[in-house]
Amino acid sequence: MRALLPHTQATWPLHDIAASRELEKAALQQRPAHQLIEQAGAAVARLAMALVPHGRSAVVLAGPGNNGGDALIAARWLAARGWRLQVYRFGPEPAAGSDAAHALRAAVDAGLEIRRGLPTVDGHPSPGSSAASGSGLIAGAPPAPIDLWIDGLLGLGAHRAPEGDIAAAIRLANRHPAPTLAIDLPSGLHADTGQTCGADTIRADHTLSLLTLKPGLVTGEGRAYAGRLWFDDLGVTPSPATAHWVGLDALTEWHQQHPRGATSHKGRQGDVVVLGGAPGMRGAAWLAATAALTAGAGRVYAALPDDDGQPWPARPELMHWPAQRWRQPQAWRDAVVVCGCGGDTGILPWLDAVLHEARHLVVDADGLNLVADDEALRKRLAARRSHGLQTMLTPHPLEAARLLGLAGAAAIQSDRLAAAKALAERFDCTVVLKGSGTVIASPGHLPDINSSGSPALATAGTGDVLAGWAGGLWAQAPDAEAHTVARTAVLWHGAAAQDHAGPLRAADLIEAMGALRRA
Ligand SMILES: NC(=O)C1=CN([C@@H]2O[C@H](COP(=O)(O)OP(=O)(O)OC[C@H]3O[C@@H](n4cnc5c(N)ncnc54)[C@H](OP(=O)(O)O)[C@@H]3O)[C@@H](O)[C@H]2O)[C@@H](O)CC1
Ligand SMILES: [K+]
Repeated sequence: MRALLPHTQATWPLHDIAASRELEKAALQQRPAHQLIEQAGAAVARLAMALVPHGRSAVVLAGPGNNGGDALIAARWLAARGWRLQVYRFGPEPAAGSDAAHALRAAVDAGLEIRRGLPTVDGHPSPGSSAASGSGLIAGAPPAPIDLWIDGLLGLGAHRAPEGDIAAAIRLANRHPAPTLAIDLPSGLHADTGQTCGADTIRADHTLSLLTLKPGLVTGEGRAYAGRLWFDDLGVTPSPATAHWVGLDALTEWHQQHPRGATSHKGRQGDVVVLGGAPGMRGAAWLAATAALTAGAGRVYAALPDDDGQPWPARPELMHWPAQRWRQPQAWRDAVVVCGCGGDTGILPWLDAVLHEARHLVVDADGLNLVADDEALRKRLAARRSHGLQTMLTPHPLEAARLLGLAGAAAIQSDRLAAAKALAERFDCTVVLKGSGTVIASPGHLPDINSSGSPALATAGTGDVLAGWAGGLWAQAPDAEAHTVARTAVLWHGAAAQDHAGPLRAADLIEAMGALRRA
């Protein structure tokens, strides 16, 4: 069993529902009946004991499927170690011969009292309870305080809004101050999308993902509901992943593969041109350009619409880019162009040329919106790869929706992995779909979900920093795949913010990212 959050050093394979079901099926065929679910329940009990070492009392919520089966087996183990348990079961009787039926039978045989209805909380019948107040494991014993809730209501099979007693039990656990350990998934969270199935979802303090790590735990709303993440593969060799959860090892790999040579000079570190920063939005271009510089690019230019030639505040290293230079593609087609970044419509005159010529192009913010609004530009973008040109798009969900012609961000958030893959296919390029659990998707690649980052990044300008940083890395490694550059930049960006308390100003983020390299 491994603790994965808040920091994961390693990159982990992720398996969606279909792949998890396949793996479970194969593992079940290779093992004696009910062995796998026994292992799963024992793993839950072990974690429960580790989490509350002095705990002696838990409420166990067991749903109708095998997630409930895991919970009943865990309850058996805990009872055998002297825990006082209130065990509640929800839903119909399990099918004869199923793992869930085995777990129920074994729990009853072990003398556990399995109750229906809603739990008694610290001796008081819960509001709306449809059952008489419970006494716990031992009939007649006084109600004990609760040290832990074990959530085995719904797991991989959750596909519709919890209702009735299941929904009420979720609300009860969420309201209660004792911590909750969710089995496999917080009940009500969708394993593939990380979206809630309805209004009631367990807000877990800990989640123990079993057999496979599910993408829904690490993107969308997953991080908000899963709490600290744990993983136990139950000794089963994983099948090929459907995505990866990228850990800090990918950053180490980048540093090893791209050392700054002892004899390096600025001419070898590549050029970046930031096209953006319309009047009133100069700061966005300043942030992107400063990020590219701090990432290590040799020369960084800012191509500002209506450039007034004023020097940059506190950043004399940045150079101005005369507009007429766009007319000479030979002067810039080998640079990385980072396009968007507060450019408003001022970048429009050059956008077509940039899409047509730039060998390495990062498109962010206003660049994305301008492309979304113009069919000719969309076609130009989609054709780039066939001309040997590489592109990285860095949309937030609303920009992604505009690019896909969808009504709003919710249409993207409902399945972030699918949306990122669709965008990557549509425009034949690498897509960085920002948000909690940023998704990196490229044609011919398994998608990656970033593991680093924190709410500290939810401030103005951090997107400009990401685009600029990606450009800066790419300038130094022009042969690297866009996907690898994107994954590295996103990981770096998040890692620098990881332990920051409170909001992180974008300019400070650049400094933190620079410091991370030196660390
Ligand atoms: N077998 C093994 O060895 C291993 C099993 N493992 C464990 O099994 C879990 C998957 O088990 P599972 O497939 O039985 O799915 P699970 O989520 O328990 O429940 C499905 C049931 O819930 C019902 N249901 C769905 N939504 C509902 C709602 N909103 N409100 C009410 N009911 C709802 C649904 O009914 P339906 O909607 O289809 O009518 C169906 O009856 C997995 O997460 C892991 O914990 C692992 O430990 C590895 C080893
Ligand atoms: K659960």
